[in-house]
Amino acid sequence: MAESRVPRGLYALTDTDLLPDERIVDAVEQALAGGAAMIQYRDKRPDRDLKTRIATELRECCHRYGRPLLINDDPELALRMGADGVHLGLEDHDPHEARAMLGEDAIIGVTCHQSLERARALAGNPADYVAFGRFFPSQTKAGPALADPSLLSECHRLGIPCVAIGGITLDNAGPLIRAGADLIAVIHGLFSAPDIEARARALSQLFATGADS
Ligand SMILES: Cc1ncc(COP(=O)(O)OP(=O)(O)O)c(N)n1
Ligand SMILES: Cc1nc(C(=O)O)sc1CCOP(=O)(O)O
Ligand SMILES: [Mg+2]
Repeated sequence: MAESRVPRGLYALTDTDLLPDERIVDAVEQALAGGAAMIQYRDKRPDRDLKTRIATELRECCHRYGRPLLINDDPELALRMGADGVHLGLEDHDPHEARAMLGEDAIIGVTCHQSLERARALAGNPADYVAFGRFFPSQTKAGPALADPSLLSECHRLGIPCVAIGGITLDNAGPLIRAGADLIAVIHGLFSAPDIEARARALSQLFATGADS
């Protein structure tokens, strides 16, 4: 596989219920200190100015650690505050349009749920990574867990980084990494921890140890 601008490891997604505005930057900094490879700012609220301010602070924090910050759903916000990319689901902006807006250097990730066909159609152009899920019931986003780890091994043949998401914890992440996940995207299993830095370190370590433990 050609060198990717998408790192391997823990992909930490923020959440407005778990992380109030006054805590979010500190919590993300703890995740980065523990080794998080990439951060996604996920905020469904409509307040544009507030989100621009928070996203700008997160970008500065991520860049101090040399890690990319992606914005969920909103390429305009990503463009406005100079994020490293966006994550787009099926109901979001067209990823080809996002590529045209953000340029070749941006990281564009797409949700594929259980669809290898969608992953094949978008891999490489315009998507830099494809995300499958949910693998387990999620406390953050309700819905059936329909994704099977075999998707991750199949995805490897596409030559593009693949992300696993949905209900991932320290206890259940190992088989997903062994099946081929390049990143595990985690909200509750990370940001509900009493010590976020230690949890990020333990989740990141799974990639180094081959997820045997
Ligand atoms: C890495 C990653 N994978 C999947 C999603 C989900 O995107 P989407 O289906 O658009 O749902 P929302 O997150 O917008 O509620 C994601 N955000 N990140
Ligand atoms: C944002 C999101 N997307 C999903 C999908 O299946 O596409 S699952 C999910 C929530 C992930 O949070 P947690 O780690 O707390 O389960
Ligand atoms: Mg979305």
